[in-house]
Amino acid sequence: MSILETIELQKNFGGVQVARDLSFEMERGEVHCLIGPNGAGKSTFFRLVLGEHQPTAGRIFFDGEDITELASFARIRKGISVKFQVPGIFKDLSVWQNLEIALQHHLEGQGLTAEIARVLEFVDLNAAAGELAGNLSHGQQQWLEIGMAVSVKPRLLLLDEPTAGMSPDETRKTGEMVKTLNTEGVSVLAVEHDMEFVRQIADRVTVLHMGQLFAQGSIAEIEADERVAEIYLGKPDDA
Ligand SMILES: Nc1ncnc2c1ncn2[C@@H]1O[C@H](COP(=O)(O)OP(=O)(O)OP(=O)(O)O)[C@@H](O)[C@H]1O
Repeated sequence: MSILETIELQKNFGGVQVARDLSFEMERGEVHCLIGPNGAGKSTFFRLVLGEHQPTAGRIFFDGEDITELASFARIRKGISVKFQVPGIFKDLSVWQNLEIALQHHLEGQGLTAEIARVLEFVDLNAAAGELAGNLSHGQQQWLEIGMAVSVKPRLLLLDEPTAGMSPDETRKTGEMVKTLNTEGVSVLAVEHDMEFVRQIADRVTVLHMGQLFAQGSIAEIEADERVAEIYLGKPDDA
């Protein structure tokens, strides 16, 4: 059963086709990575799935349900959560308060406190609960936002370059978080440039190129694909 399926998705900005005939499917319980050169349409695809862009044509299904016409907030309520590349945290509030905001419409009282404690433990920010979020390291800020995104217990988590700017150690730790989430039943779709991270987490990989699905397969298949190497892999500018 697929958790996410798009059928012939198309998005035009003015006369420019940014997504074309994008038919994509990922299974429930999968960790799937989306790679491709700059401008391939990866962020646009995320925004289409989230309902931040309306497709020019095509359909989007979440866990078997057609969500193409649903507003963004309704998609989130159904179980899609996102962490964008630039952390959307409140830097003038504490780590605890940030999590409180993420959860305020879902829980209250002791339930809220217990859930914040659980998430803090998960993203290893227990010791920093009272710190202003703006004082955290770059990696910790990314983890806080991952914590905020998963605190609402999504069924599908979208991660847009989650390891951008992280050290190798922070990247590895982020990969472990993704794998733990996955064993807890969260399906994950991540846009990522760091192939080491893709190797660590991905069950399957999709390559986008010029708004189209260019290749799909296991990481081994993708890395062995000469067509993919030509447009993307091994080019230092895009890696
Ligand atoms: N709102 C918009 N209006 C016009 N063109 C847009 C808009 N958003 C994106 N584009 C264009 O769509 C194409 C795909 O952009 P997108 O950001 O989705 O690519 P990407 O694969 O995420 O790239 P990157 O890896 O650099 O983040 C680019 O040519 C971009 O200029």
